[in-house]
Amino acid sequence: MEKPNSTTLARTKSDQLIESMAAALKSPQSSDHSSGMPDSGGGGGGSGTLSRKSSRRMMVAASPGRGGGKNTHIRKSRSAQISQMKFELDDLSSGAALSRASSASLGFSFSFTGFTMPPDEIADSKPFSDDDIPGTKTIKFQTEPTIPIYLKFKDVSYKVVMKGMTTSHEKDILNGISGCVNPGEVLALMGPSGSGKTTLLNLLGARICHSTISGSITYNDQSYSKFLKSRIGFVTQDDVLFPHLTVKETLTYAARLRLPKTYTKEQKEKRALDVIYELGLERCQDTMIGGSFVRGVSGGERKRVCIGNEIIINPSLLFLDEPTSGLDSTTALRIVQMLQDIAEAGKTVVTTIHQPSSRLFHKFDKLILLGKGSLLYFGKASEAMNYFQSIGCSPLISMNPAEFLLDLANGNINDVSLPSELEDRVQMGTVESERHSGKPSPAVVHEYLVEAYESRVAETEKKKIMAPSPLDEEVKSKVRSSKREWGASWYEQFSILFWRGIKERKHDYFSWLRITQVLSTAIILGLLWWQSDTKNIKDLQDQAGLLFFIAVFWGFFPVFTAIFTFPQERAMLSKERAADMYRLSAYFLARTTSDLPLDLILPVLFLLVVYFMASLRLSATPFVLTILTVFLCIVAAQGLGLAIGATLMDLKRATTLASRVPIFISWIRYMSFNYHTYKLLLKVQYEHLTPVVNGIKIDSGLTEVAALIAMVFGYRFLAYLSLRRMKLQSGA
Ligand SMILES: Nc1ncnc2c1ncn2[C@@H]1O[C@H](COP(=O)(O)OP(=O)(O)OP(=O)(O)O)[C@@H](O)[C@H]1O
Repeated sequence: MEKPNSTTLARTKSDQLIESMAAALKSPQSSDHSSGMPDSGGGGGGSGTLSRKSSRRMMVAASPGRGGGKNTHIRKSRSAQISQMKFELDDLSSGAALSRASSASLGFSFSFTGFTMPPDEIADSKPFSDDDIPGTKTIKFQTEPTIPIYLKFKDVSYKVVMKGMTTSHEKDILNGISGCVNPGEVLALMGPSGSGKTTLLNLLGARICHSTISGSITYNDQSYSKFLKSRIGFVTQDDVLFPHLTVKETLTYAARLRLPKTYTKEQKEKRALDVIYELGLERCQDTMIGGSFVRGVSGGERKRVCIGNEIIINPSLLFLDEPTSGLDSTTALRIVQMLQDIAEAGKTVVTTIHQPSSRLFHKFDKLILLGKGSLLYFGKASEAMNYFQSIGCSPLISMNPAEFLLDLANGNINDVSLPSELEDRVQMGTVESERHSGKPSPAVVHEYLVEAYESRVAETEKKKIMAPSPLDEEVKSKVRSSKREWGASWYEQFSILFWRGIKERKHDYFSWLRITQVLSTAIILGLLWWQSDTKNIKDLQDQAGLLFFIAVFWGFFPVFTAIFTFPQERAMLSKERAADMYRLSAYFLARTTSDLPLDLILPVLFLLVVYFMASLRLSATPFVLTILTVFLCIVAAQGLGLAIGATLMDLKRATTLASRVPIFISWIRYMSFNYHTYKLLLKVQYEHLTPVVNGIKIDSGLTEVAALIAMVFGYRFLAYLSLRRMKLQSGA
């Protein structure tokens, strides 16, 4: 890239980290590496004067008032480098980095102390409260050394196949995007809506694995491995949270599942409290998250919970998709400030951002500007304006830089000077221009910007990206490892997911709608068969009709609910599995068993009403056997619903199919649980009266029980296989 005055450029934070480490430790290996760092792409080589942030940090470290006098306080840059060189995975819990850093703007002072604030103190301190005035509060972040990650991507392209009714064609989403971001830096992805920011973020975070992706994406010069799953935090654009859990429950479950096994349960819970404090969520910690049907925390608080869910693991690499959208400018500023702090603790941060204010814009270290899936700029955010000026595009009026860049990326050149090259082409009539204004059309402007970047900057940047990361082989080989590290044992995962499931869904099960539906059906049946008897064959046949209805009702009802189980949790499952929070088998078993206790309460209520109103066989054994038969039917029916849901994994298709399930099941009646349940109910009620009812022979019942048990496990196994298939398809 052409950079005016390149020798005096402020260096990137990662360079400062490396150099300060080299100075602190006087490590020849470290200084060798730092000198090999690329400039804007891979970091700034050369020995320019210390940047504002770096010098300020040194002042902070030296200031006794800010802890500089304590031996235990190590500067963050030093801790980041120590972790880089001597990273020990098992030390995560013990190596609290004590460091201090000062923010570059707003006069914020941030303290990285690694200690945990007692819960009673938490209530009194509100560092992130919506009522706070920026610049007046101290935010504390708990941070330990993590493996530093240099993220590089070169010529990344991505296409999707668009299938029409008869034909299909390929659509280019991203075209040859290159860039890099180092530990200690925040990279912002900017561009108009639909320019490919989210797609690029998903590719970088390995959330999309597809054969139509080309180019290379490396982490410490290594390709993606399973090891990274638990080192990456990914905040999605849509808030994927359970609506009925409180803020505290959400973060506690995340901590218990995601933090390494070296943490005790109490330490994990404490960590959740720390994050609540750090994000200023203490006032709403006992409020439900909420969703479409339940009122919960505010949008900004929800976003902070999503961020908390990810920073709780102290990730090396943090991706965020529009973390500030929908938030007021002060809250947005605080969130970006927080990202800067996270980066300053040696983490690598990549975020998409829609239209940042100029205050926000200046907080980013690097910037990628996308337009229609192509790269219009990659480099230091502070140099973006200079670059566009150098290619002849500068604002004619004073403007927020982000607004100017987005206008350009959209091809809107009102209030922007026209490059002479483009003006000549318009005058010569070689390019399309807008009839009324005589200015080049947006498509022409876009083409010009892409060409300018390609011809003037791209190659130089790519060379810088290709330079090896300044890390020793030991650290690099960690990333190569395909060993997964679970935060909890299989049993713990199962137990946490089981209780989380119960907490989340108890509201659904005890909804008045469901209870009324079941009880009103029971009462109507009870009235229709009021005190029925079995004195003659006609009465017996009539009562058998009630048993048939019970078998069908409890055969269909659970299918309808179970069919939505997995499609409803698809987003959560993908997100949590991509972060290696738990094994699929633990989730599957917890999810399918946590519904059971609640599922079995309603049929007991139902049978209590119907059984005695209709006066079925009145003694303890038949009553208990009837309940057990209905239970078996329900569990088998749920299995079918789960299998269908897991196969579709799509709410819309599941809804369509749910409306057709009754027809489908009635076709295979003789193979289905309804028929077997009916036969078992006949056996329980009439075995002592007659060997044949309504043409059905009442035999031992063992075949029916065996068939139902086979269905319970068979359908569930099918559901599990379908979920695994989904996991493979998404690449999670
Ligand atoms: N799987 C897909 N199938 C079809 N089109 C897709 C697919 N994924 C992305 N696209 C298209 O690619 C383009 C870029 O999408 P992307 O979501 O990355 O944009 P964005 O810059 O993040 O937009 P926004 O700021 O509105 O979120 C859009 O036009 C989108 O419709």
